[in-house]
Amino acid sequence: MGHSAVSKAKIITGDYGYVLEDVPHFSDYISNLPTYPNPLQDHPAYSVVKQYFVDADDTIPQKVIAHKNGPRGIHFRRGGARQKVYFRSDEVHACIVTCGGLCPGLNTVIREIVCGLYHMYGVKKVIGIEGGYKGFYSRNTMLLDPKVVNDIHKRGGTILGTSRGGHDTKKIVDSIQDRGINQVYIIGGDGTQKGSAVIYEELARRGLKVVVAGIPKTIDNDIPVIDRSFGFDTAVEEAQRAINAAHVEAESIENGIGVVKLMGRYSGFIAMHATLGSRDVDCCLIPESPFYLEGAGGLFEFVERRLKENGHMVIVIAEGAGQDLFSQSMKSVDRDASGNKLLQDVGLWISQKIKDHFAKQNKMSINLKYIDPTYMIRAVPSNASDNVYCTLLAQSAVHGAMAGYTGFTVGLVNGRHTYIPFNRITEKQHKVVITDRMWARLLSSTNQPSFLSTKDMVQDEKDESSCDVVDVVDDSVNIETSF
Ligand SMILES: Nc1ncnc2c1ncn2[C@@H]1O[C@H](COP(=O)(O)OP(=O)(O)O)[C@@H](O)[C@H]1O
Ligand SMILES: O=P(O)(O)OC[C@H]1O[C@](O)(COP(=O)(O)O)[C@@H](O)[C@@H]1O
Ligand SMILES: [Mg+2]
Repeated sequence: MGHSAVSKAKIITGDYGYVLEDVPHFSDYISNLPTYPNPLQDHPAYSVVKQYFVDADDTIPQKVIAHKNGPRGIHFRRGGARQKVYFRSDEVHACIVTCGGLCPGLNTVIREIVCGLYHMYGVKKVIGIEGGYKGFYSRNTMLLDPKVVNDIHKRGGTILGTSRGGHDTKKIVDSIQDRGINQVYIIGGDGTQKGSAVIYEELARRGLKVVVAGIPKTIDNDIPVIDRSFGFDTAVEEAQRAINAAHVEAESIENGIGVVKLMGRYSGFIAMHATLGSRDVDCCLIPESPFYLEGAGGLFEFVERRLKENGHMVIVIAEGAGQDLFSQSMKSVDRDASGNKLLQDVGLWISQKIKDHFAKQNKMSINLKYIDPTYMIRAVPSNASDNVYCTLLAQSAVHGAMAGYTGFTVGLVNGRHTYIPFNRITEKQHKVVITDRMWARLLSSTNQPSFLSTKDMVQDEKDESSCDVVDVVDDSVNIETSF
């Protein structure tokens, strides 16, 4: 298989509009590789499970809502252990790297990859690459075994360290080849998975039997296709503490306003879910929903009304919201080492605007408290439910790697573990669809203005149907489509 075939999407079609967006496998570009029985068949815990191994033909539909005469649609390969593996246990030399921003659960994923390799497959050679992608060629490695990782899931952050920028494909692939690594586990967000895709392509171009397996990480939940990203649940829970504090402060003083800024560069999922989870929030502002301050239907009018009604209010604002309102005057946009736009502090800005508005009006004096918990919601260890989720993602990655799949990201799709090709994860950003049910639930729970005219909504629908940047789904976090 040549280079062009390696980078081409692997699409398999079947009857009634069935489409499998498959992931690459060693056998696509290396012939006559030996296979071995999966050691799990003799494992005291797993050998008793009826049908533990996943059927080679099992696939998972991307959309579970079906219509009588509709096509069967897109499917992904089901994750899980296979009957045959492409590595002997003593042949595996695995490495793990974490890249991009922090997220609760990184250490749990690291722990469970190490323990999965050791305990399920008898693999003894696992190393950690320190400091993200650039660590491949500029840092020493760290030996990882079940003892070293035993209690790391109780700590926030990543024991391996992380970084932005520094992705040099040639240097990274040279380092993998020189060290004799044959399984590369890469934990990171959209940027990281773009990097993983080019690493996979270069390894395959060199004809190397090296797995590249991605574990998607994002606090913002902005990765498409998957039900939700690990750590999101924990972050939303942690955000409640800031919202509670804002609410306590606001309701304890006359015309109290609590403003909380939460993470969410391009997607407002954290703000939306934290708002829905709290019920103390009067207004939630996210990047996907443009808003305005002055005049009828504007934010100031709503704040005034809510203060008159309740005597206090809480505003949650995602960091990427309203950027267009106050960055118009800025000539250039600063970017971080990975090329992500550096945002202005919208929380401070909006707090000042509200204060100025009421000072100018001289009708009502307000007491505004601004709470900015930013890094606190992502630097915490993952909660119990995220720990279980991280464990299953890590094990799914290990099973896929042992089975010879490569160039894939693991992910939960409609509650099932799947292997998803990198291009599906990186081609779009998952965003809150403001004309969808979940945002409607939020608007009805806060009773805030939608800031949209009917004309805007029609335009919005048109934009969504023609837009290839936004991942338009049935509901705003896939896992809740059954509501
Ligand atoms: N288009 C790209 N191609 C290759 N590597 C990339 C690309 N975008 C980002 N990266 C690398 O991925 C890593 C993490 O990216 P970043 O955007 O900071 O975080 P995240 O993966 O969480 O989105 C960085 O080391 C960066 O250099
Ligand atoms: O860690 P930094 O560079 O300060 O970046 C902060 C950004 O990281 C995020 O947590 C998401 O980053 P990732 O894309 O790396 O997951 C954003 O919500 C936030 O804007
Ligand atoms: Mg990112």
